Amino acid sequence: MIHLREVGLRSERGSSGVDVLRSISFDIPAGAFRWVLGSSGAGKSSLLRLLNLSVRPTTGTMELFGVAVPRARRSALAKLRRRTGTVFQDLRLLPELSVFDNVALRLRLDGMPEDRIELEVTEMLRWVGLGRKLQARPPQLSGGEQQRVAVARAVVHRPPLLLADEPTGALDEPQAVRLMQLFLELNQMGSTVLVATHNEGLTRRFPAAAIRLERGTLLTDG
Ligand SMILES: Nc1ncnc2c1ncn2[C@@H]1O[C@H](COP(=O)(O)OP(=O)(O)OP(=O)(O)O)[C@@H](O)[C@H]1O
Repeated sequence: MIHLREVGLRSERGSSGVDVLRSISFDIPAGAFRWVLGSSGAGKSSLLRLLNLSVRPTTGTMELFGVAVPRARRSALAKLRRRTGTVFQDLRLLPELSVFDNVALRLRLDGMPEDRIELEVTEMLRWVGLGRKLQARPPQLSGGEQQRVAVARAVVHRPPLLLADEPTGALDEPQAVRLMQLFLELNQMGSTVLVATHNEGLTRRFPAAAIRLERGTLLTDG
C-alpha cells in the first residue's frame, strides 16, 4: 500500500540544490511495521515528510493507499492526510491550547460529536500517563510529557498510517517501551506504522523489518 519507485527529493539550499533522497524504491504492505534507521542526516525525516505529504517527490513515483501522489487531486490528498498520523521530531504542539485541546483538534476537524471527543481524548491522554494534565498548556510540561501529548495527538483518530519521527527521544526507557506498545497495538489493529529512531535499545527489544538509509540512499528494505 506504500509504493515508491526511484523517488528523489531535492532541496534548494542557497543557490545550490541538495539531493536529500536519491532513487528510493520500496513497497510496504498495508498493516506492516517498519523501523526507519540511519545515522543523523541520512534522510529519515525527509522520507517521513514525503509520506505525510509535507513535500512532494522531485523525481519518481509514489503511491499511498492506491493514490498516485504526484498526480492526485487536492481532495484526494486531503483525504490521505486525514488517514495519516504524524509524530513530528519537533512536536509542533500549539502552545496556547490546553493538552486536551491539542489532542481534540483533529477529531473536531473531522466533525466528531463533542461528548465522544471528551471520552476518546481523556482515555488517550490517560493511556500516555497525562490524565492529570488535561488542562495544562504544553510550555508548562516537561520534554517527555510534551512528546507524549504529540503521540496522543497522532494516534487519537486511529490512523491507517502512523509516521513517528524519533518519538521516544525525550523519554526514559519504561516510557519508550510503553509508547512502542501503543504503536504495536495500533499496528495489530491494522495500521501501517513507520518509526524513525536512533534508539538501538528499542530496536533490539522490538525486532522488526527496517528501512535503512545512508546519505539519502536506501541500504536495505526488510
Ligand atoms: N529543507 C532542506 N533544505 C536543504 N537541506 C535539507 C533540507 N531538509 C533536509 N536537508 C538535508 O537533508 C539531509 C537529510 O536530513 P533529514 O532531516 O531527513 O535526516 P535525518 O536522517 O532525519 O537526521 P536526524 O536523525 O538527525 O533527524 C541532511 O543533510 C539535511 O541537512
